[in-house]
Amino acid sequence: MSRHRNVKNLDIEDGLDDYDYSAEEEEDDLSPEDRAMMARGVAEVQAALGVEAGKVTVAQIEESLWYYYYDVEKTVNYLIKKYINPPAPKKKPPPPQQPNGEFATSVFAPGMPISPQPRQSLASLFWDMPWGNIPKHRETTFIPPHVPRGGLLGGSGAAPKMSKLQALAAARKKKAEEKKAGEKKAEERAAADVEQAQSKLKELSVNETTTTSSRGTASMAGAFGRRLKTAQSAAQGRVPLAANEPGLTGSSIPSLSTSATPSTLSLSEDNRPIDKAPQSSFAQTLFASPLEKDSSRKRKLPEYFALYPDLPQSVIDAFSKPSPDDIVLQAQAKAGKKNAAPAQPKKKSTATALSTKQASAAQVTDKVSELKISDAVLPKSRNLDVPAEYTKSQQKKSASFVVVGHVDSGKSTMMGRLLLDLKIVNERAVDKLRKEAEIIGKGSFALAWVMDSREDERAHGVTIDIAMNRFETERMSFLILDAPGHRDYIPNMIAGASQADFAILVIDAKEGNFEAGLRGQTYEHIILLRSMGVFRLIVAINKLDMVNWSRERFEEIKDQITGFFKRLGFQLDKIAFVPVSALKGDNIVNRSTDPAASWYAGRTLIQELEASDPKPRELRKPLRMIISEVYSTMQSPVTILGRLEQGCVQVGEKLLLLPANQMAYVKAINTNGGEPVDWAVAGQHAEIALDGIIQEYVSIGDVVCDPNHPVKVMKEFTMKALAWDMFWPMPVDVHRGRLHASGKVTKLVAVLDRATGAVTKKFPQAIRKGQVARIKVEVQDTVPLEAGQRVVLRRGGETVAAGLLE
Ligand SMILES: Nc1nc2c(ncn2[C@@H]2O[C@H](COP(=O)(O)OP(=O)(O)OP(=O)(O)O)[C@@H](O)[C@H]2O)c(=O)[nH]1
Repeated sequence: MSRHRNVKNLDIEDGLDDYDYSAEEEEDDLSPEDRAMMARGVAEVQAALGVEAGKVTVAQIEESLWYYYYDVEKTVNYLIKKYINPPAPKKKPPPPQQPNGEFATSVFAPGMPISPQPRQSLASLFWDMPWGNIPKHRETTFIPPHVPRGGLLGGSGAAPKMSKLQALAAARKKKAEEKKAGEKKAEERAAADVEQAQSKLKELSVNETTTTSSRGTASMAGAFGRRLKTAQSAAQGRVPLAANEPGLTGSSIPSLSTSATPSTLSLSEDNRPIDKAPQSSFAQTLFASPLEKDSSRKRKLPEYFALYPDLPQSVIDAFSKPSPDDIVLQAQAKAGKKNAAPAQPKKKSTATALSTKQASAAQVTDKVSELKISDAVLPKSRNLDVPAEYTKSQQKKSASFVVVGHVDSGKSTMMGRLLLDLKIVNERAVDKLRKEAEIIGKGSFALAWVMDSREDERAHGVTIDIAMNRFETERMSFLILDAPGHRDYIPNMIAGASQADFAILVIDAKEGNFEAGLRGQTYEHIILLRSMGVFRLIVAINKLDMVNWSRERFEEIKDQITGFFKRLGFQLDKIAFVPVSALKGDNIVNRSTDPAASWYAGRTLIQELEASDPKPRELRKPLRMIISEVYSTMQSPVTILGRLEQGCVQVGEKLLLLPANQMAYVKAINTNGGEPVDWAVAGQHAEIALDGIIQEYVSIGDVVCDPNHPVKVMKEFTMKALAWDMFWPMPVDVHRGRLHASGKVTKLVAVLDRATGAVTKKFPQAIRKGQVARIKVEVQDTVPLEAGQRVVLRRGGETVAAGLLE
């Protein structure tokens, strides 16, 4: 039962010399408090089961109570399902019969007699092969693997969930599309112009130099048609042309307006179309192996690929001679007609004419080689002094907070209520969720579903991943990071806490639930918050409606938790307690109107949030951002989302991504839920569309930094760790925000004095719970880490230690 062990006594300062290992092992037994809870729980469960209680043993009841953290209701439901009214076992289907009437048996069936059947055909020859004849009841059921969602974190098998930022980006896109529809009429007029222009294209003349018998010029001629098509498509709004593409700018683009006449549609040598196109990212992926790519912007590979590299000879030949139009024009010129083609150079002799032609062709070829359609145009960095811009902009104070607490304490419900009462979501939307929740018997989770949007979260009634949402008050703008309470998802809680300025700790005040929470994730979350450097806490003592707004209960919980905060070194003036009912909406945004709650005259939850200062922003330091999501957007197939831990970022800037050690450029930045901006600063969550990098190089947990001040990528580091449990050199999981890496504690350097940091014992054999130690940790793959960062070490789903990198 060690799974419930937590740091209960952090004052243990003794060395390990006199440490009794066997005593530590025996901690697995129940504490007197647990025993009392267990006895009470067993009695309650037996009472609830009534006459059916005889069908389950006390041991079964105890085991279930332990599993459900003394939740009697859940335990009773489980016992009924498991032992009292178990679902009828599925009938085994009879083994399939062979055509001759004998039953088929798998070759793996124990004691299977070898069939004496005569082998008539190939089918019958293989009839008893394990892959051909497995009885239905022995077939494996394929359960599709969990698919990470395209939303903020983690995954569901359902359609990718949109993050708030993505959703707003989608809304913007929709708006743009509507605008586009309004322009449809103008496009139709343009299309009519194009048709008119097309009908006159036959009258176009092609300069004689294009008739040179070379593959290059043939391609050029072919591209000419294509180029007009491109221009036409562009006029129809189908193919966007970059304004500064060489050969496509200004006068070089044949005008297709109503005023255009065929005679204006001639091309000068300088802007003749070419048979080349910029490398698409698809082409880059196909033709450039990741290793071939330089980390700088210089490409080792040719920048362009021929559109039609293998033109058949017939196509080349078709353009190797003067076109019929040219022949007519030349004849007209000879006849001295008015509309003759431009005068040709005088024929001196056949040889001279040929050499002139060749020279001309060579000239054209040279010019063509100079021409290129540039790569996707990157916005240039305006080299802004972003910190100064930020100060000038006088933006609203923004802060992010993580919502933590034991499973089912009401975290998501509270955030749903907050958004509803602030009118960020409307009553109708919540009613709709309520109806949907009622269908699966989870009507009470309607408000929680405002935050928990994943299918699996809704089906199980638990938060699995961090859910983000944004709201603003008159004074501040906030980002909610709703963390899961279940112990299995602690790494997601760590990720949430690493991005937060402060936290709301939700505690279930119901009798028994607070106590269960203490043994569960309430303590663990508090210690994790402390380890992650989150010191400002708002403790929301929830579900007070279930204890009739008992002031005594509120004070009892407050006292117990305060004692714990003191021991952990929290500053008590940074901690606030608010009695609330998330379900009813009491003291969240609106003050409770319940007469039983009149004893509380302090701040509501929203008032406490507004009274919370974000952590100081280090804007002048080099950029550091941890990627919490990677996805594709309209702006870039490699779009990242994360919180800027320090420094700033601006459009056009070059960034370094680690550990891939790849450069990328900032194509666009969105903050505040999808608003396009020129820059973002520390403390903000930004969505950055990248250019010059492929998605394979980018992962959740990677670090984005200033290439001039890169983060070190390391395999071994030293840290000062507070032991949550006894540990020694052993394998651990290293958590740093979103970054998870396998590693091991390689060396215990020293035990340190908790107050002064002085060495009290060198090279101990193990570090006891509550001790602070300097240790060395090695990770399997190199990870970007630097001094001062906070790291959590876990093993087997338990937090072992946490501390600071030295
Ligand atoms: N009576 C009452 N029930 C509440 C209150 N707040 C939440 N609940 C109920 O508690 C249950 C759990 O609520 P959730 O919001 O899902 O809890 P959670 O802490 O987000 O759960 P996880 O994220 O899975 O840890 C739901 O049935 C809620 O309706 C409250 O103030 N009063």
